[in-house]
Amino acid sequence: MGFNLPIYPIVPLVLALFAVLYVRSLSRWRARSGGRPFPPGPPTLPVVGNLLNTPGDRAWYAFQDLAAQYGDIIHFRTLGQSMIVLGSPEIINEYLEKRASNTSDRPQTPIINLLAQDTNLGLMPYGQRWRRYRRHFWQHFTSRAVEQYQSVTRSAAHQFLARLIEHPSEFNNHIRYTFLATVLKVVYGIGLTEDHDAYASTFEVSAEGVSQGFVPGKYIVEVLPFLKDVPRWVPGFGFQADFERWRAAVNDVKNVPFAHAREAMARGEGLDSIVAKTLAVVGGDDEPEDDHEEMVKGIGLVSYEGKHDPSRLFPKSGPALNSFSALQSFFLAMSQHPDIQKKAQAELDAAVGSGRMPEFSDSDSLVYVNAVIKETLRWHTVVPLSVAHATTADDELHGYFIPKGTVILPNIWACMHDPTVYEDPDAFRPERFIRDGKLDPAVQDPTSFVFGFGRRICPGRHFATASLFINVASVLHAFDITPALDADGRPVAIKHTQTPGFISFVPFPSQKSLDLCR
Ligand code: HEM
Repeated sequence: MGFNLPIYPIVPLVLALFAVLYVRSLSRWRARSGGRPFPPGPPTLPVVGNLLNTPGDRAWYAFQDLAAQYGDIIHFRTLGQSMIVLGSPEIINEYLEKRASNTSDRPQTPIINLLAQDTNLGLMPYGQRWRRYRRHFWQHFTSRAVEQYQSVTRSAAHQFLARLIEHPSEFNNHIRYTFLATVLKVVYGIGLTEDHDAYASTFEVSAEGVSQGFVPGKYIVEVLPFLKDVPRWVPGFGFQADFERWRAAVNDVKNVPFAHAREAMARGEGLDSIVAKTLAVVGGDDEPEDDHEEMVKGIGLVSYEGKHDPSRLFPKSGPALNSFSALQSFFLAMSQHPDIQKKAQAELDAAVGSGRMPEFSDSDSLVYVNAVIKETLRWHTVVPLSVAHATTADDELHGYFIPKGTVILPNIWACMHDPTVYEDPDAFRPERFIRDGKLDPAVQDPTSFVFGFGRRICPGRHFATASLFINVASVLHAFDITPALDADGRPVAIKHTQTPGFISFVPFPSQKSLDLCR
């Protein structure tokens, strides 16, 4: 027997039900937000919100333009997820530094586990576990601790020079190699002269996973996590094979150098590596036993593979690559400014002389070289939107409602290119940091921005700046950097731009673009 109920009485009932649900959710939202609006931002569409008008590639430029219209807190809401972009030093300082207790979380996605990145402290949610990992990591990278690595960093810089002499046009590869080798030595005790190619290629695959896996919207499991266990033979789930490959590489990155360090320790070698020192101290009362080894591996992983921003599209990431990008932009700036190079070299000649290479202890007398490094970090902003933070609770900022879980992006690039702070910001001009022959403390220091903010500030910053100093000073002391000449004998012109992505590089053309002379 069939039911032939007329449909028309149901329609008003359904409509009434929707109306009740709508009014209820509205009043709940009002209670939650205290009636405060979201911060201003571009217009939204029903349901999808800002899905179609959120800036994508190189978003830091568009965010700076939008700030002129909406102010220094811009709000985007996409499919129910809020994101704010902070556009000035004042608001960044207020929210990420002073109110860090609520703004130190990281956005979470199921992809983190699919890529075996759950022991990466750069991705961890704010909380006890992150605190423990960060504490162990930080004790090896304080400004004091980093002094112990000076001889390794210096030797790696000298090897870098030797490679540059041998194959000057491959400077991009040499830069990558020098940072990777330094980190492998400091973290795992793996020798600078050992063959690092196997590590480099595993690292490349794991970094590929990070770069592909976190592209927003690329994988359905990001929004429907329960699909993560569907096998790869199910139509539409072939991508699981990629995740398996990336996971395997990440696990190799965690396990292979770790095993190498362990074997060396068993022979009584490499006892001053970070892995050896951390293994010796883990195991405090608050630390779950089974997590010790994983934590040490995680500390190794983050040292050379690094962190990323799950909410953004980005290329291969990692601390070694942050430093790589900074040194790459130094080479470009020098090739474009022979006058600046000459000035820095004159300072090196006076302070160091021709009989030896620069030492860390020369730093105080190398004011101009230090200004070149500050200008390099400002001019080419390596991580233009930092790594996204997130709020852990509903909040209020300047009268606006900021819901729990809001993604926060500080526009570091905009702060470093604000013409009211740095006159002619696109010009490379180290002099802006110097007054009366000294570094001028009144000028906003890029190192207070480019390493991020608050409780999540880059714990590798002292290590990174020390490596940059010794590499920049050594290269300037040994070489003249000039643009390469094309087939017609004209200098190859390279315009300074920033590649899209989480870490932004200098897009050097594939042909030989620089020359180094001694
Ligand atoms: C020029 C070089 C570098 C730059 C520009 C840089 C920049 C950054 C930035 C912007 C952040 C995000 C901070 C935030 O969330 O507010 C960060 C986080 C981090 N960096 Fe660096 N970094 C560099 C080198 C390094 C090095 C050499 C290491 C390791 C030895 C390192 C390890 C980390 C770690 C572990 C985090 C995550 C911290 C956390 O989430 O608690 N970085 N870095």
